[in-house]
Amino acid sequence: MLGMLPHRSLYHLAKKHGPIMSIRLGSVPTVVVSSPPVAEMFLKTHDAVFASRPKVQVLQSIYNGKKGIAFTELGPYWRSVRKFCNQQLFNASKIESFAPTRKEVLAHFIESLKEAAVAKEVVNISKKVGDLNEKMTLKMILGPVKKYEEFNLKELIDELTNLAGAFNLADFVPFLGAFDLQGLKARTRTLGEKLDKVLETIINDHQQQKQDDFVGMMLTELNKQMNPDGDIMDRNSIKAITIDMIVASLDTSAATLEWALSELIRHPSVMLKFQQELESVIGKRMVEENDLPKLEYLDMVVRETLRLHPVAPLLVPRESMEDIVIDGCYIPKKSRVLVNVWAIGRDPNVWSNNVEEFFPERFINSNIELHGHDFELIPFGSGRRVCPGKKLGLITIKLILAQLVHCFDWELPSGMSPNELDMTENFGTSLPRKTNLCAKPIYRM
Ligand code: HEM
Repeated sequence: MLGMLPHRSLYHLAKKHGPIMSIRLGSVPTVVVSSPPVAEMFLKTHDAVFASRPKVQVLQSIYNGKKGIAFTELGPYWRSVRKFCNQQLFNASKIESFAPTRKEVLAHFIESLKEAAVAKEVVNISKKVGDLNEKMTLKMILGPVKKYEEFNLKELIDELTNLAGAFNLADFVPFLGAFDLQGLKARTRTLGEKLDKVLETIINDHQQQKQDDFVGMMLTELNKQMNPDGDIMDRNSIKAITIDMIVASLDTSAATLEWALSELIRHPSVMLKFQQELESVIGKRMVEENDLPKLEYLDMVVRETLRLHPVAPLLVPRESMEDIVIDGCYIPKKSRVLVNVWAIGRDPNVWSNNVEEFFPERFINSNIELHGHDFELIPFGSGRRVCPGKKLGLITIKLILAQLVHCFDWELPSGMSPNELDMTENFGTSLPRKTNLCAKPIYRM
């Protein structure tokens, strides 16, 4: 009913029915939120009521009773895991400690693009940037990634995101679960076994040789009690948190990067202005992470990209924990809540009439930031469940984007003009481009 691009269908419905809509998906009452003030009511004023997550059948059987962070219901276990992740994994010094790794991986990447430039090759940017982001992120989560190549971890994660992104009838009409009409159960079982095997290997390796990546940090807490409720950080928790981190980090940053570069290629004057900023702030050397705070136009380009192309267009679904009335609308306990940030980014009351235009200058003298406090722009969500990887994600995106634009001009293949570039979206667990972005790099340093 909602089609292949539900965020767009819901956006059109909200224009007709308003910023709080109540719909029924199967037997699940669902509320769709589509304006900044209403989002603030759900994610700030009544955040405690809406900060849980619904159960997703596929993930439940993959995790087999294990609990991670992203899809876990609100409660003492989630609170303890979230606190641990914020303090130990996402703190500024931990993120900073992986800067040399990011620099090294990026330098190799730029060298490979230089070779492509010499050979005048067209490069599949979507794929290349996805691989680069994967290398950077997995090194931080798992350590020596090469060692795990034989397990095809990326393929397994892709299968997981396909399964989790599929519209599973059993999530909306629970009694149909027993019939497995879509054949998801069998695929889920096989995938669960494969993932378990690779995670066992990773944990065993880390137990034999201490490492300071995410898995290593979690293992320092192995079998310790996390809270007075008796929750333990056991082997299964470590596996589930590791999977959540990988799923949450890979496609999100990669999709943001391909959209940003697509928009820059489609808007040569923005590209030029960005390159001029890089030349005047950095000059003829590589971009370093400590340059990023000085690059104001880059910051506007990233905010504008995430306004038009939020990679989680309906956030991650929330579930209400009690009956509540908001703005005259009765919302029963266990309703599903979808916040349409894609629609919010196109609200003409906030963004004026040129909402569809890629125009980073709209952020000059604007105090609308990405922190999750300005409800006009919440691609990382807000409140208790706000994305804990926001800082890491933004560093990765800005560093890669700045380097790609500083070192190269980009030409579309076969004489295609910028306005012919296909910008169709592909809705799943994230919102990447439907077709890969391909272009020819021309070295300019
Ligand atoms: C462009 C990059 C990213 C975007 C746009 C993004 C967006 C989001 C969004 C919208 C949510 C749900 C927020 C809500 O319900 O209010 C979320 C949750 C989450 N993100 Fe991100 N994310 C990004 C990168 C990352 C990275 C790099 C990591 C980790 C390495 C990460 C880890 C997580 C986790 C663990 C959660 C679940 C939090 C919870 O439920 O408590 N994300 N993210």
